[in-house]
Amino acid sequence: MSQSIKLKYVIPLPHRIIIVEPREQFNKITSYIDASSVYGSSMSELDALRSKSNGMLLNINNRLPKNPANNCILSESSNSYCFKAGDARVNVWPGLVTIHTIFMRQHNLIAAELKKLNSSWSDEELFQKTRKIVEAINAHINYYEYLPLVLGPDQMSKYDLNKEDLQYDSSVDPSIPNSFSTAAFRFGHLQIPDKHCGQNLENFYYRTEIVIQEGIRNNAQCLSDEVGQKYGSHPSDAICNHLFEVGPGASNDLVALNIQRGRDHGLESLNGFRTKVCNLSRITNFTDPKLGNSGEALSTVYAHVDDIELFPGGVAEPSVPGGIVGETFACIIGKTFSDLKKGDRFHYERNFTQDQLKEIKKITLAKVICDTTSPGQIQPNVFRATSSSNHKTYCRNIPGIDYSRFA
Ligand code: HEM
Repeated sequence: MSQSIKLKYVIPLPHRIIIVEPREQFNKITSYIDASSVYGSSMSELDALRSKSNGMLLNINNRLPKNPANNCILSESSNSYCFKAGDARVNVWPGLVTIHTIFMRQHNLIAAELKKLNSSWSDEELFQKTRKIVEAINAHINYYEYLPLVLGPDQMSKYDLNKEDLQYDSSVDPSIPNSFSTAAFRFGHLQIPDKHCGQNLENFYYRTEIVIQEGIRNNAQCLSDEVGQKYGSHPSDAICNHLFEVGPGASNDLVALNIQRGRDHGLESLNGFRTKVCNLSRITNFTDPKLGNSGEALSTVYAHVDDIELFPGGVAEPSVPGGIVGETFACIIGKTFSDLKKGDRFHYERNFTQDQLKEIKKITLAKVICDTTSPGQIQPNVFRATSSSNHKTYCRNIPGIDYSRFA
């Protein structure tokens, strides 16, 4: 599904008629918030991740299993390897390896708990029940911890995102709009910091051996202590000048890729989305405060405000109250997550008993990090917007799930 505008041209040629439509892109992964990053998006991916014993996922000493399709940068002397997870991007940088590992471990911890409570359950029963809980944990963190920080309270209510008792609506299309994946949800690129664990981020791309050397626990601590780049400031050097660098000057620029991908996928302009999709007013000139402080810079590259493209224009908009993104991205992201909730028959809030749901709703990302890295010690400080916000929580103070409710 795309929100790029569909036009159909019929071009008569002397001997034939060619119908030309704008290209549409396929999504290679499931659109649902279903932890496909843990389980993959196809049966064959899932098969390659399951241990087929006691409901567990494959692992090597609690690390992710080896990926035979090797796309990592590995030094010959090390015994490191490329990891396999539900999403092919797992090896891009240690943050992803860490989160993927944490969720694989979370699955295995829950499967072990359920096995203790139900020794007669088969591998299949244990696996499916565990998967359902992990999917719910994943969705709960997304909807109740992460999204409110991105969208702020007004947009959360505007799109029914904090309503727990929404009914399934079969008329809602839960697929991902092009505007979401190709522009709006890439807002996160502007939050990528220059450093990870005190070192330049570019030193880490595809270098899984660093994660193996430093350990998941250390990486998890770095991730939870780090503060993202302030949204609205210049994107970090690590993604503009050193992305996937293979030699001096031989690197990518993620912001340029985002803009180019928008053209490649035929996205409407910023004003097009504001007026035709989001019911927002049209930006009429480059001094409009809706372009934040970027109007002048945008006027040097665009002849007219209607030419401003969705990604560069969207990130220029000032943040919505209490959120991170501007109003156009808030509209696209809010609507997409709302559709994903309403249009998913298996959305977790409709698929557990009230008692079970109460248990799921205790979970936080901090708790998942605690249980899968170093119980009782680490101080997860996740989802901080600025260095001044202080939400330090000790693992021992975070309540856990009572799995007997699921047995
Ligand atoms: C170190 C961190 C990250 C790196 C190196 C990275 C890199 C990339 C790259 C290379 C692409 C493909 C660009 C293209 O060719 O069109 C991409 C796509 C994307 N990124 Fe990131 N990214 C990072 C973090 C993030 C974050 C934090 C978010 C959102 C919160 C995000 C959201 C997306 C989205 C939605 C896409 C499009 C996926 C698709 O539909 O194909 N990324 N990223």
